[in-house]
Amino acid sequence: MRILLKNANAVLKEGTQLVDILIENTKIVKIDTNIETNAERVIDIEGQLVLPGLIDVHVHFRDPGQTQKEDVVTGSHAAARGGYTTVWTMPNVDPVPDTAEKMKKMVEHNRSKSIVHIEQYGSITKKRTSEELVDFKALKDAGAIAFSNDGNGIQTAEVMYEAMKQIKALDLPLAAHVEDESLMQHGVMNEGDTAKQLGLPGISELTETAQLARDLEIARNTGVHYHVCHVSKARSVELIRRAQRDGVNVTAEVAPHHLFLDETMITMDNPMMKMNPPLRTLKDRQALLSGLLDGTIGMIATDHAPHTVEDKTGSMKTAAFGITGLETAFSLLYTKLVKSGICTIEQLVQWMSSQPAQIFNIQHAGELKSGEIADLTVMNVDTQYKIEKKDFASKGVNTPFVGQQVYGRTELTMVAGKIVFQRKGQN
Ligand SMILES: NC(=O)N[C@@H](CC(=O)O)C(=O)O
Ligand SMILES: [Zn+2]
Ligand SMILES: [Zn+2]
Repeated sequence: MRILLKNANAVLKEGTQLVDILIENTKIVKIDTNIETNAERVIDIEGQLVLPGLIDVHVHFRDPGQTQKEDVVTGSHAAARGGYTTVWTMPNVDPVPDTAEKMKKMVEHNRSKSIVHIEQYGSITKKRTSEELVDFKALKDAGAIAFSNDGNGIQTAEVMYEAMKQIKALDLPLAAHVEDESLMQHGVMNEGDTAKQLGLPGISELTETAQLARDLEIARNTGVHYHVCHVSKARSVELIRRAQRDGVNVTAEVAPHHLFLDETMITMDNPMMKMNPPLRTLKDRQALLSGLLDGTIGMIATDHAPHTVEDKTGSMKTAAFGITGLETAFSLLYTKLVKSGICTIEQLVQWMSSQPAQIFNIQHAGELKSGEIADLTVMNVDTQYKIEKKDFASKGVNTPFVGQQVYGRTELTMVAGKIVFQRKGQN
C-alpha cells in the first residue's frame, strides 16, 4: 500500500517545510517537494501541519480491573484522536503487573487491542505497596519497558535504593510518582489560602519535594535513569535543575493541567479540579513553563486519568484524583503556548514527540524522516473548535477543559502506515 500526502506543512528536524510525504506499507519512503508517483491513495493535506506522531509516556488505561473507566480499545482510540501514536501505560491496574506472568498477559492484551503503539510499565513493588520488590529482570523479559509505582510514592529509602540499583543494572528507566504519604494528611488540593477558604484539607509542597530530594540523592548514588512524573512545584524544578547540573541522570515531565491551571481557579468544591499532584500556584506554573523552556523538563505527558462520572461527582473530599488528557493536550498546548507566541511549533513537537522518544530510547519515533516508521499526525491549527464531552473517544469525560475554545484539532493519525483516525469529511 502506498499513500501520498500532498502539501503537508511538515515539522521536520531542519524546520517546518511544505512537502509531500510518501508512505509505503509501514514506512515513510520519501519526503520531498512535489513527489510525482502513483499511489493507491493520495490525500491533499492542503497546507495543514504534519507532525511526528505524539508520544505520551504517562497514561492510565484501567485495563484490567476498572474497565468501566477505560479499556485499551477506548484508551487507544482516545490517543489516536488526540494525535498520539505511542503511549506507555501505568501499572496501577488490578491485578498489578508485578510478576512475569501478569506482565506477559497485559502486554499481549495491550498489543491485541490497541490501535496505537503501546508499552507497559512494570510495578516496582508487589501490589505497589512499598514493601517487596518485584523480580525486575523477569518483568523486563516479559516486556516491561520501564518501572513505576505511579499512583503512589515509594515510602522508604531502603526500598527505593534497592529498586534503583537493580533497575540500573537492567538499564531501564524508573519513573517516580513522588509523594511522601506521611506528609499527605488526607489532603485533596494544594495547601494554602484557597484550601483554607474552601475548608478543604491541603497537600503541602513537602509531600513532593521532600521525597524528590531523597530520590535525587539515591539516583546520584546508583546512577539509575530517574524520571520524575508530573512535576508540580517550582521547588521541584529547582531541585531537578541542580541535580542535572551535578550530573545526576534525572529527567522530568509536566502535565498540561499543571501548566495552565492553578489553585486560584478552584472557586468552589469542584472534583474536576482534583488531581494528584494538585493544582498549585501561579508561581509554580510559571516555574514549570521556565523548566520546559530551559530544558530542565524534557517532555509533556498527559497523565490521562479517566474516571466514571460517579467517581468525579460530589465533594473533592471523596472524589477520585485525576483528569483525562489525551484528547485535549495538543489543542491546549498549541493554543496557549504556540498561538500565543510563548514557544514555537518545533519546540512543542520536541516536548510531545522527539524528546520523549530520545529520553526513553523509543526507536524509530519522534522524527518525520525517510526510512522511519510512518507514525504521524495531521493537525488543523486554523479552525477554532470547542472541547465537548460528546466528542471524546475516551470513556472518561472528567476534565475541567470542557467548553474551552481551542485550535489544533487532529485531522488524521497514522500508526506504522495505517490510518487509525480520520476526521469525517477528510478525503
Ligand atoms: N494523577 C492522578 O490524579 N491520578 C492517577 C494516579 C497518578 O498519576 O498518580 C490515576 O490513576 O487516577
Ligand atoms: Zn502519579
Ligand atoms: Zn499517573
